[in-house]
Amino acid sequence: MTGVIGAGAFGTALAVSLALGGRKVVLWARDAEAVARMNDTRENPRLPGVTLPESLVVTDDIGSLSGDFPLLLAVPMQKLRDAIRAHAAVLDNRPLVACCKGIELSTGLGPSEVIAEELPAATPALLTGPSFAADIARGLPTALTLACAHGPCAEELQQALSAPNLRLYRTEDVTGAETGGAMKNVIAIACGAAIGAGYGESARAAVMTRGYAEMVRLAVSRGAHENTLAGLSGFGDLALTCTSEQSRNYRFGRAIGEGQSFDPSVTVEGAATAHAVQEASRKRGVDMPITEVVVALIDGKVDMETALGMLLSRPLKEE
Ligand SMILES: NC(=O)c1ccc[n+]([C@@H]2O[C@H](COP(=O)([O-])OP(=O)(O)OC[C@H]3O[C@@H](n4cnc5c(N)ncnc54)[C@H](O)[C@@H]3O)[C@@H](O)[C@H]2O)c1
Ligand SMILES: O=P(O)(O)OC[C@H](O)CO
Repeated sequence: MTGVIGAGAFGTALAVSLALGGRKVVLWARDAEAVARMNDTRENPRLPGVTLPESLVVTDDIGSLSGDFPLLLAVPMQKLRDAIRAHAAVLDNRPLVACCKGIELSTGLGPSEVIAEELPAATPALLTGPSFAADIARGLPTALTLACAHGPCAEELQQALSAPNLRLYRTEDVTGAETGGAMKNVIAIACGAAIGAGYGESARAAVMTRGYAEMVRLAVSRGAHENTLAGLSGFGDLALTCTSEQSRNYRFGRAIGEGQSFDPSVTVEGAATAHAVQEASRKRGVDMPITEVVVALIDGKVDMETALGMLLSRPLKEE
């Protein structure tokens, strides 16, 4: 059995995919009315056009997740700690797989570190990599990274969370996987801004590549293996998020580049994470010029022309 906490787009897509693959899945949401609607219509408005399989149990009863089976935590990064605290009794002492991508603004910690801090007896893991909820829920083929520092548990989770359309690779480098997932959103905002401002595809490729260099520098400074960033959780997700109109982070950046507003109710993980990364990188002395520019743009401190100048006027250096 698998439990999913958070019935947003991603939690629901994973629940659908695992249920269609023949697993017993319970999807928990905090909003009783939303749960009643989903049970009535067998649809989730966050995943339009996707029918929830009859075998998928949707509930607001947290007690139904009691046990020692793995739980997927599919809430936004900045809400992860609240969600863990609210249900600590049910979540403790079992595998907890964070599905969020980001760095906590108040602490500079990644998802597995937040889990470890709140529930030292739990086994933290991470499910990350290039994947749009809508693609997963439609049964399209997707490859993801399952990261867990505890080898045998990583293998068990890899088996338990694979599905016919979900191919999972595993790694014990949780820090690398979570830094890649967090940073790709920041760089996607920069790429969206470049395209929105009309700077062109060559500029986007430059931002992606130099953004990848920032991602690697930050990850290594946090203790990750450089190679991990070349995998699905780093390069793979960067490639998807920086080039697809489906990405909320990319579209948020594009709106900045176009001088347009963006719906504040949409989950844009890279916005808070850019601020968290800026603070962490300054403390560690890691040079992250694209992240600095993204923060300045989000905060309205610079316009696009100034932002471009900040990057192009840097001293010339070896690649
Ligand atoms: N949508 C995607 O394509 C996708 C793909 C991969 C990873 N992710 C990651 O998954 C995470 C969630 O994104 P999403 O797309 O599902 O967002 P979403 O905005 O669709 O849904 C977030 C859900 O979390 C719930 N939630 C918020 N705070 C909560 C709390 N304290 N307790 C319980 N539930 C709470 C909300 O009610 C909502 O249902 C993000 O970190 C995102 O980066 C999303
Ligand atoms: O829509 P985004 O930008 O949150 O991206 C979704 C996934 O993280 C892509 O892998």
